[in-house]
Amino acid sequence: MTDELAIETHGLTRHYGKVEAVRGLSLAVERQCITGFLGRNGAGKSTTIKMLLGMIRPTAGTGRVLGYNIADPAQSLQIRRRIAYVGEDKGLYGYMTVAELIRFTRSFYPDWQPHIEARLLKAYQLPPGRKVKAISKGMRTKLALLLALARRPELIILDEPSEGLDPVSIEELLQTLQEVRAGGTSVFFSSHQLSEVERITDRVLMIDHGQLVMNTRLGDLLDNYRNIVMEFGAQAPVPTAFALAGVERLRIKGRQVWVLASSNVEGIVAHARTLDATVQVTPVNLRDVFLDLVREAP
Ligand SMILES: Nc1ncnc2c1ncn2[C@@H]1O[C@H](COP(=O)(O)OP(=O)(O)OP(=O)(O)O)[C@@H](O)[C@H]1O
Repeated sequence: MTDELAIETHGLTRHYGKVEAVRGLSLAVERQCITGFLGRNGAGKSTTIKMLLGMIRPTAGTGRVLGYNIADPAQSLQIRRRIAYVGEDKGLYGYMTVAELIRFTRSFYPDWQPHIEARLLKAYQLPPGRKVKAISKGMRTKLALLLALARRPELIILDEPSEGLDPVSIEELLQTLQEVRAGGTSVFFSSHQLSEVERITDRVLMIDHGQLVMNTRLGDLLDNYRNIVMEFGAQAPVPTAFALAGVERLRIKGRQVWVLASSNVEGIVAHARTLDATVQVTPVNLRDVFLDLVREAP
């Protein structure tokens, strides 16, 4: 393993009784990139994040965050010191005012970024004098994001950061994530908002039923993934006829065959033509690929 990577896991697994929440997940998340972590409800995203943070122990497998071993309590403490995390439970001191909590948090971090604090305080319209316990849920999320982003951590992990935010605040968040990435922070965030992910991520990881189903640079996905629809004169050939490199998903219905290809598009098309099919190739977006990879076959 190497600490060149922000996050690295090998065979990471977590069971809750009989539920296999995460199954043999091997990830490599580069530094100074924005990585989107996608999957359906219950796919295992939060469980993975909690294991990375040392909040729960893996049933099997290993992992490192910024080079620190997630299973070692002392190293896990270092992880929590060096990264920022915003999850479902914001863990904010309710009895402090917004301004007090910002001052308090700032005192722990020498690399605090006053310009990010000032910008987000204004953009998020946080009321400095109000007690944290008296601000709305969306505002608590914004405050937690401000505290995380202004610290300028080496890595920031966000579990559905835009959930509950209004559209203006989401814009601010996306802009700030790009800004902190430019400043050298690695960003790893789970989201259901594919349009947001498509706008800012460098790399996309997708999991389904606890297993990795895609790990690619977004640019490569848009450049290389294609839908290939083949139409045959009679009943389409059997699935084994399409066991070719680059075929990620295959569906056959009557005379039609539909393929999601990650590479080797020319080879797949040439093969289809040798079988006398008419072929149509179309580009895909992140939404198409997500639906194709995680939706149960009809
Ligand atoms: N504490 C727990 N006890 C038992 N089962 C759990 C627990 N936490 C999660 N699970 C189960 O593990 C699986 C993965 O859940 P997880 O919360 O990691 O998914 P997720 O991808 O974050 O989902 P969502 O998008 O809905 O937040 C689900 O089947 C869930 O019901």
